[in-house]
Amino acid sequence: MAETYKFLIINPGSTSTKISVFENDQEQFHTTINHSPEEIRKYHEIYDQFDFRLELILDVLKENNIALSEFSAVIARGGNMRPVVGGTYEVNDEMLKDLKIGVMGSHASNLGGGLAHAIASDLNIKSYVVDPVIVDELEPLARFSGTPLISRKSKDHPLNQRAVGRIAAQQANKKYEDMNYIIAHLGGGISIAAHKKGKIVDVNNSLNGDGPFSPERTGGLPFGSVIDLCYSGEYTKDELMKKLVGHGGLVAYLGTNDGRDVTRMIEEGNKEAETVYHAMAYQISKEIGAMASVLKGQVDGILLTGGLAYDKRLMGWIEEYVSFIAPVQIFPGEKEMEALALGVLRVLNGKETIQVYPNK
Ligand SMILES: Nc1ncnc2c1ncn2[C@@H]1O[C@H](COP(=O)(O)OP(=O)(O)OP(=O)(O)O)[C@@H](O)[C@H]1O
Ligand SMILES: CCCC(=O)O
Repeated sequence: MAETYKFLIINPGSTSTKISVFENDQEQFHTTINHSPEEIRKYHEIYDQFDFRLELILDVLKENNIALSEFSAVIARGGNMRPVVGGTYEVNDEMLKDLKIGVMGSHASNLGGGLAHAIASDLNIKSYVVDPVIVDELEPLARFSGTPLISRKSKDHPLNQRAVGRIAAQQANKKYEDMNYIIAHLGGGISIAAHKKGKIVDVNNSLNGDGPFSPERTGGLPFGSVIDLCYSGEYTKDELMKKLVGHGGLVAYLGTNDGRDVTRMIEEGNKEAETVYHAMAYQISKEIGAMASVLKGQVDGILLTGGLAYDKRLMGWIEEYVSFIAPVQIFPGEKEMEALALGVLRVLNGKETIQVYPNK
């Protein structure tokens, strides 16, 4: 009989900490703790939030009578460590060091590996991350930016994108590794990737100014105007960064990062809200079109996922623009907690090889 594993799963986001308990692939407990901007603003660096988040996780387990001793492993969303191929990684010292300094930038997910390791090492069990945000499987041509000073980087939502790719393939009685998909994660940040036979061969960098605008970010901008803003003397580097990532996109145009607010505005007759939302659908569709070229038109499906995929109006606009390319399927929300459990389960059941985060 197959062994039963119990996993503690931690997903630190910029505005929340999600916690789940899984027995094999079955979720037994889930909670999302939301963090207000005031609460988060107290901490200057991401890692300054470490003790605060650790305490919250331990308190939640205690309040719900979940004994730490029951766990077989602790699993977390992986952050901005050095670029790696996709898969399941055991947390090691080198990874911890890189996540702590944020070698590839700052993001709440950088806390995941450290939190999982802190809890697991006290229990003498292993800790893992799966498909971290920094998974880099770009093909050589996708790395060109147009200047040797800048190489295009892969920072996106591989965990949820792959989870959805696997579900779509399973529904078609196929293997994800045999399919060509364009997968769009439509959340606070938006990433749109070409998945070619199981590899993410091209994707917009959703964190640092590439691709469509999103609820909180500007996406790609004309560089001449950006340089003018940088030298205008009106903004510090931090202020400008916040304007582009965090306070860009829907926040800048409409004052909200919530798709549900935008829908309300449109239903109340706000024409500007409708135009801005449509413009976001237009930019998302253009990026999907670009990824269809990357796959040379050999596209088995276009998969739309993330929180915004709940929005029927937005999905309708995108479908109008892109359904000529391939069938569109919608997977609202995210499957990240399940994807973390399944990633480790595949390794423990011998279906996939564990990846090792290398020393520098
Ligand atoms: N029912 C809905 N209708 C419209 N928009 C929605 C709905 N539910 C969630 N959203 C929107 O989805 C977005 C958040 O999506 P999601 O939860 O996938 O992102 P996140 O986890 O906050 O960020 P990221 O995915 O970039 O890490 C927000 O703009 C939110 O308002
Ligand atoms: C770091 C990439 C994920 C995001 O866009 O938030």
